[in-house]
Amino acid sequence: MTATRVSVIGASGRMGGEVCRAVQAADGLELVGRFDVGDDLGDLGGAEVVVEFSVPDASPANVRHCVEQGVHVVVGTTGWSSARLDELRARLTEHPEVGVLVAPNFAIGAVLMMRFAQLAARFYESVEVVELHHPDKVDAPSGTAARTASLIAAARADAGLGAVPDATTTDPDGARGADVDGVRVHAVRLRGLVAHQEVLFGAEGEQLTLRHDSFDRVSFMPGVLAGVRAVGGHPGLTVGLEHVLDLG
Ligand SMILES: NC(=O)C1=CN([C@@H]2O[C@H](COP(=O)(O)OP(=O)(O)OC[C@H]3O[C@@H](n4cnc5c(N)ncnc54)[C@H](OP(=O)(O)O)[C@@H]3O)[C@@H](O)[C@H]2O)C=CC1
Ligand SMILES: O=C(O)C1=N[C@H](C(=O)O)C[C@H](O)C1
Repeated sequence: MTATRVSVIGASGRMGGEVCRAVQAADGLELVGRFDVGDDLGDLGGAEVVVEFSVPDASPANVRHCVEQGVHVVVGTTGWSSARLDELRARLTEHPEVGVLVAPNFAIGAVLMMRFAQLAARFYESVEVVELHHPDKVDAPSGTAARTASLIAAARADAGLGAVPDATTTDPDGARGADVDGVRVHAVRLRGLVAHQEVLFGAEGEQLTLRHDSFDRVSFMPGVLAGVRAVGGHPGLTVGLEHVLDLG
């Protein structure tokens, strides 16, 4: 059986470097290209699948280039707003054979945490999300936290829950965090951390805390490799690793 040819965009970065090592060590995959800022993406090194971990402002153009080359893409970069996703979905209709998987988090535990949060959401009056990351991260809140909050908000709406209770009327410095679809999200940046998140659910007399920790970027690799192996079989746009893991 011939190996699947894989290229990495953002290959000099923290995640891109880890992905290059994981692809080189994986059965049935061959690393054929490493691209970073300023490189001509050209024919993407002859790749069949590209893994894209760059920066939010660059990711849409990189993905567009891959799609126009007819190459499947696994995207881990954050910043994929619904407007950006809609534009990508529309572009993919012109390339119906191409699959793009966009996932805010490739750690299996983080995907499960999001699913558990969705399940728990309807039972609790209060909920807040706290994401904690290394201080070199450029975006806040994290893509994972934003998606978690949106999923919780949708589950609350489906269950007919109203607004989360909060008597705050004075908060000039944003101490209550970001408001993502009505769910408060707090971002911590601390040297020594990698990627962590807590979802706090509260009801009268009880609290449920869901927590996930990525202590090392190797935690993202099984999910990335699963995405690389699956994306060609999922034409069009897929958002979230849960669909590849059969949790969708
Ligand atoms: N989905 C997931 O599971 C995960 C997602 N992420 C996300 O992945 C992204 C990358 O994170 P991380 O690896 O830590 O970041 P890094 O800053 O370490 O890596 C990003 C790399 O992309 C390069 N880059 C900048 N612009 C371009 C461009 N136009 N084309 C190609 N490459 C470019 C950067 O170069 P330079 O430094 O010279 O600018 C850098 O080498 C972030 O959005 C992060 O949130 C991170 C971990 C897990
Ligand atoms: O920048 C990071 O490090 C991470 N980014 C992703 C996010 O914003 O959710 C995934 C993970 O949290 C690590």
